[in-house]
Amino acid sequence: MIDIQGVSVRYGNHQILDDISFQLDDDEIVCVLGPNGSGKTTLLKTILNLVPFSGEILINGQSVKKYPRKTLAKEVALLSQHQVVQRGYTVQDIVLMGRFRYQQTGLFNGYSKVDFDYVDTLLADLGLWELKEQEVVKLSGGQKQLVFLAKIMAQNPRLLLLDEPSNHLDIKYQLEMIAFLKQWRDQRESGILGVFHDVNLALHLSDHLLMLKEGRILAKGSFSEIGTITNFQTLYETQLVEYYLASLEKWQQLLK
Ligand SMILES: Nc1ncnc2c1ncn2[C@@H]1O[C@H](COP(=O)(O)OP(=O)(O)OP(=O)(O)O)[C@@H](O)[C@H]1O
Repeated sequence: MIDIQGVSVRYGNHQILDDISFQLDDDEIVCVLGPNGSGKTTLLKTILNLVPFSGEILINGQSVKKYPRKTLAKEVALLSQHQVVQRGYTVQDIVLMGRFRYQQTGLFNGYSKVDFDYVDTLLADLGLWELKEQEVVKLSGGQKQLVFLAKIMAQNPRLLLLDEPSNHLDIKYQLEMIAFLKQWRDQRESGILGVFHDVNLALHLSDHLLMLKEGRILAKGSFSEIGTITNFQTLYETQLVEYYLASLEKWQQLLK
């Protein structure tokens, strides 16, 4: 369980997160919605202790600031928006890197059969099997996105932090990814905190939504609790939201 208590982040004089508090259960999926620059990415980075913050973040009762890096990587993994990969690495190479946290301390002696089997299963489940030996720099944006998702899943963390994971994915892959993430949660009871600009996908995936505006929580709850026109209009500062929500309802009916 993640317990975020009064977390604030500043960059210079700029307040990016302001007194954020919420909890995320081990098997809960929360999707964060908010306009550009509202602090969504910063929130994910802060949970991994990559950004200086005030307040407290407890992971299974222990402060994130006290976790050794390697132990933290078994608890929480982040899929960033921007991934850089050098030439020469195959899909299998990149996903195997997610298993690094499971190697014995000291000199790295290579991956075990357990690691290779773990990666093979992930590649098959994510539809990447055919690409296993391909060089990652030569893949499409969507294929790369799935490879990096597989890499963080190879860490076998108890919480996935996903920063706009549906970027670059076509509709088929988006729906398959959502189904895969739900299956992942159901089988492993791992929580997911995902940032989405696509409200429709966020609704489809999440148990709860967290609306973030100017670094503060505007609302948190299920769509039926907080998905009001007023909240969406306040969040995105547009009157057109009424039409958008009407089209969302049609999508939700189709996806049922
Ligand atoms: N390293 C940094 N130094 C200074 N300011 C930063 C830094 N990183 C982010 N910011 C600022 O913090 C604010 C929040 O950024 P953040 O990336 O968290 O927003 P976001 O909600 O994820 O945005 P988007 O939807 O556009 O990805 C922005 O004003 C951004 O300019």
